[in-house]
Amino acid sequence: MTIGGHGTDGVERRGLMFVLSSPSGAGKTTLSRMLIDRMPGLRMSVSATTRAMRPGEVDGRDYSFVDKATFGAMVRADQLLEWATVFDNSYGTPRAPVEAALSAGQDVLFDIDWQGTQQLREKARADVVSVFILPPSAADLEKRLHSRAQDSDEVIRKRMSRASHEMSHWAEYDYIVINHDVDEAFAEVQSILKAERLKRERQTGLVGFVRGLQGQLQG
Ligand SMILES: Nc1ncnc2c1ncn2[C@@H]1O[C@H](COP(=O)(O)OP(=O)(O)OP(=O)(O)O)[C@@H](O)[C@H]1O
Ligand SMILES: Nc1nc2c(ncn2[C@@H]2O[C@H](COP(=O)(O)O)[C@@H](O)[C@H]2O)c(=O)[nH]1
Repeated sequence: MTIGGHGTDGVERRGLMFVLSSPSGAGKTTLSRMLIDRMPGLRMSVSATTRAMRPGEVDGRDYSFVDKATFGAMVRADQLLEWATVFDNSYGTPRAPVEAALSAGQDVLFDIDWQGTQQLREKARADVVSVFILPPSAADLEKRLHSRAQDSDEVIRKRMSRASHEMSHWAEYDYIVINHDVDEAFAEVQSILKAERLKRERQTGLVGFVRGLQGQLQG
């Protein structure tokens, strides 16, 4: 995996891969949009999927909507960084845009499930920061899936029945955020990203920066 560096306050830094996972409806998409709007230097990874487009979704913005044959060809050509079957559909992360963004010094945000997170971690452990979003209660989760008003009752039933299994992977994540209030959850996720950007080992330009400071002190 190609990881580029870039300056934050003049100091070179390794880009990071910021992953949000949760049971369906807990709020990943909502929090991802807020992060992209409010955090400079962060780019969304747009997944490819064989799932049908929901009302309001835009091809190329929310997902690249592809048929099963195209998805299979992408897997065989090794164009996906990770991929998984979720709720009977295939989902995967196109490799090239992620590598290009990291090389250009951007951080990349992923809204992917636990299977994809495991695969990213195997490929780039040191550069992956993972956050699992929990709903405050099962009733809230169901209410949110209904209030989104984009899936049939049958799809919602299936997603609720998978929620417990999805949640069983919570302990594989670096951070856990309970999404009671969306603004509070956003503030927590934002704090995680800000702190992770400041990790010493990610600030590859620190040696030079500190030497420069020392030079100024001696001069
Ligand atoms: N804290 C919150 N309180 C109330 N409603 C919320 C909260 N966070 C998100 N929602 C709403 O819940 C619904 C589901 O949220 P969202 O689509 O972000 O979930 P998701 O985790 O991305 O789901 P999926 O995995 O199915 O894509 C949306 O209608 C969203 O506006
Ligand atoms: N492993 C991957 N999981 C992905 C990817 N893109 C989305 N997802 C996850 O799928 C479910 C369902 O999403 P929905 O949009 O149909 O509600 C959700 O958990 C997503 O996080 C991906 O590229 N890889």
